[in-house]
Formats: sequence, structure tokens, C-alpha cells
Amino acid sequence: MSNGGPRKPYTGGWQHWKKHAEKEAQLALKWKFDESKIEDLGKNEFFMPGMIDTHIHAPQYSFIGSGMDRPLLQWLEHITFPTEEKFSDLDLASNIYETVVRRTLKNGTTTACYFATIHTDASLVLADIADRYGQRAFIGKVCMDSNTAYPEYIESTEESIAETQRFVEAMQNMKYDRVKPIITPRFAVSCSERLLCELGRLADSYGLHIQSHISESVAEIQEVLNLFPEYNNYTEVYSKNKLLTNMTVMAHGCYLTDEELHLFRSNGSAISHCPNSNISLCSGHLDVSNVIKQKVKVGLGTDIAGGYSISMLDAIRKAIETSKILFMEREKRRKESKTIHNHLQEENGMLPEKECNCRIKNNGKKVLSDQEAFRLATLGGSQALNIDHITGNFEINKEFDALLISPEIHNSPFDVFSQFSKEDMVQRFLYLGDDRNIKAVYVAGRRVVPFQNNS
Ligand SMILES: Nc1nc2[nH]cnc2c(=O)[nH]1
Ligand SMILES: [Zn+2]
Repeated sequence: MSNGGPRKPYTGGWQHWKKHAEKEAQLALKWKFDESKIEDLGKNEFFMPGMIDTHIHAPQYSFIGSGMDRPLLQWLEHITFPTEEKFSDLDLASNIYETVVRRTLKNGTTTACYFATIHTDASLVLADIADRYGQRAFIGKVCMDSNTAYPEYIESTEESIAETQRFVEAMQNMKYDRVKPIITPRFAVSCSERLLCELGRLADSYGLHIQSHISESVAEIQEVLNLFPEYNNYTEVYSKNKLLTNMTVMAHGCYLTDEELHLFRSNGSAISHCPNSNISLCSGHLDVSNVIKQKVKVGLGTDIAGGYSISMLDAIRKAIETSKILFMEREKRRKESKTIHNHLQEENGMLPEKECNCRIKNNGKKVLSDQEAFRLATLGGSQALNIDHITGNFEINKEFDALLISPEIHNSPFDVFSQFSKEDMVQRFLYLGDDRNIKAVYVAGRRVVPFQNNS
């Protein structure tokens, strides 16, 4: 595997060296490569599976790290829609999209599931850039035929359907190896029932993936229930329009009931957990341990620019922290309920605590472990996008989407001590590392970072 470094003198002793050399010769013969191409990993370097961003708005990279002082619906109206409207300008689109593809790849995102904007041609530009840089990607032309908040940014129902069809056909004609179209109704608030129904039909007839948003904030849910009073809940608005399939990934899901999660599980649909965005927009917390417990597929997403970090390492950290916050909140409620119980017992001889059901149990839900969060950012993401037969971890017959991590690279953001085990190294990288430690990125065995001819 060439990672740009010369071979180091072997330091393992003659016998060991001889065995090592024989092994390499066998592999070179079997896999038909030139032994001189073999490079040794540097000290403490390791490979990890490429990270998978299951939810990212490419045009919103233009305002990442700003506008974090408004809740979702106001943020959409005042910042997001006016910005996305500008992407009819193909030069602007090309500039922002090349920048975000480069930045995500440098941060180890080998697969990205992108929202573009309603503009078909600009969305095709994003697809072409992702293909050119070798990123595995799903590209969604956004569909919105209702927008009371910002009517300048809208398409008619007929236009949305026709343009989505044109987008899908154009993408399929390009025959990209690893860049695919995904049907993208923005969310139920901005789509009429007819548009949702037609998009479900298109996804079915072309056999396409589907992405949207669901149950992100209380205000959003209220708006959906007002718009679709004949449906029992938010999830049904999608499921009854054939938009909840085993190729569907829905962002957020903070307030999904277990009944709705059962609908996700029985349809094989997935959730993209976007903890940074949920906190930054004050939307809510997804209890991802419960989602896992309900056997619903789940990956992680940055949700740029609702989330302010392009890094999937940040998504891993925020997912763990969100899980710890929920655990602590449950503990606090348990303590409070216990105190109330004790007062009641003193006043009128309530049942002894063990019989009483007033205590809020922690439901045996555990905090998300580092290992589990790492899995969500890799294999979990590939399962959520229904591509876990191709990527997500290192298994024979999968494609080599991988990151070469160098903990001791010049200017590394963290220090390595001699007593560190391999596990320590990985954990330090997850908590303290950043793109400086990502020495190389591979997608399907092709090295995509450092960029070719250093462009
Ligand atoms: N976070 C987020 N939620 C949405 N719901 C509908 N559109 C969006 C969006 O652009 N970002
Ligand atoms: Zn989003």
C-alpha cells in the first residue's frame, strides 16, 4: 500500500525478517503487485474505515459556523432559504461545492449523503465534483413546492416532479461509479401531499434511495400535524406516500415515539443522528441508545450548517456527549421522583419504594460507548445508506474505503506517550485528533487525499 513513505530498515531480527519477506512475496504473487510498491506504515500509524456522513447540506457550507442563534424554522426562513436560493448561479455553486467536497474528504468522509438545492443543474455540478474527486456520494436535488416562510425559494409541484426526473435521468446517463441520485423531499413542511406521493412513486419506479428530515423540533412537528391532520403522526406522512423504504434515511428523529420507530424498523428505514445540529439549533436530543435498542438502522451526520463542524469526529464526540446528557437527565429525574416519593411516604405512608412505580427508571439504557459511536460513523452509516455490502468496515470483497491515521504527524493536535496501546492510539484520535492526523484517504482503493497534482 503506497502511503508516500520510503521503506524503513527491518528491525525484527533475521528469522522474523525472512518470514516477513516470504509472506510479502506470496502476497505480491497472489495479488499481482510489484513488491517494490510496498510501503511500511510509520510508527503508530493505522488504517481505519472511511467515515460516512449520512446527512450534509452542501450549499450550507457557505455559512457554516454562523447563524447559530435561531431555532430551526426561523433559521430556515432567515438564513438557509435566502442562501440556497442563490445557487441558481452555477459559478457560486461550483465554487462552494468544490470547497465542501475537498474539505469533507480531507476530514476523512469517504461517503457523503448530500442535500443540494432545488436547482437541478447546480445539483448536477455537485455530482460531477464528487465524482471527479473520487468521493462516494448520494446527491439530492431538493424538492419543495410549498414555502410560506420564504416564497421566493420554491418550485411548482409539476416543476419539482419533472426536474427530479430530469435530475435522475441525467445522473444515470453519466454512469458515475460511486455517485448516485437520491430522492429528496426537503421535509413534510415544504412538500404538498401530491408531491410526496409523486416522489414516492419516482423512488419506487427507479429503485432509488430517499432522504428527508423528520421530528427534528417540537415546532416543526406541530406544523406537520397542522398541515396533515388526516395522518396519525409525522412518520405516517412519509410511510403512506411510499417514502419510508429500506433505502430511506431520515435526519434527526429526536421526538419519534416507539410506535414510529417500529414503523422505521419494519420498513428497514434508517435515521441519521445529527447531534451537533440538534444542540446548535436547540432542536432536541435523540436517544440513540433507544433507537439502537429498537433495532432501527442509524448512522451519524454533520447536518452542515445546522451543525457547525464538518468533521465526523465531532459527530462521534457529540453523539457520545448527547447520550451522557440524556443519561444524567434521567438520573436527575429519578432522584427527584425518589425525593417526592419519600415525602409522600412520610406524609401518608405510601407504598415502600420498591412497589411504587413512581420512580423513573433509567430503562437500563446505557451511555453510548466509544466503540459504538465509532461503529455508527462507519458501518452504521453504510447500513443506514444500504451500502454495507460495499463499504463500512474492512471485510473481504468490500471496497477499500480507508483512512491512514498518523498520530505523530508533524503538528499533530495531540501527544503520544510511550505506554499507549493501539486502542489508546485510536481513542486519542477519536477524541483529540483532526484532519492533520489523516495522512491519506482511499475510496475503493484509489488514494483521493492528498489530492492529485496537489490541486
Ligand atoms: N437541520 C435542518 N433541518 C431542516 N429541515 C428542513 N430543511 C432543513 C435544513 O436545511 N436543515
Ligand atoms: Zn438537514
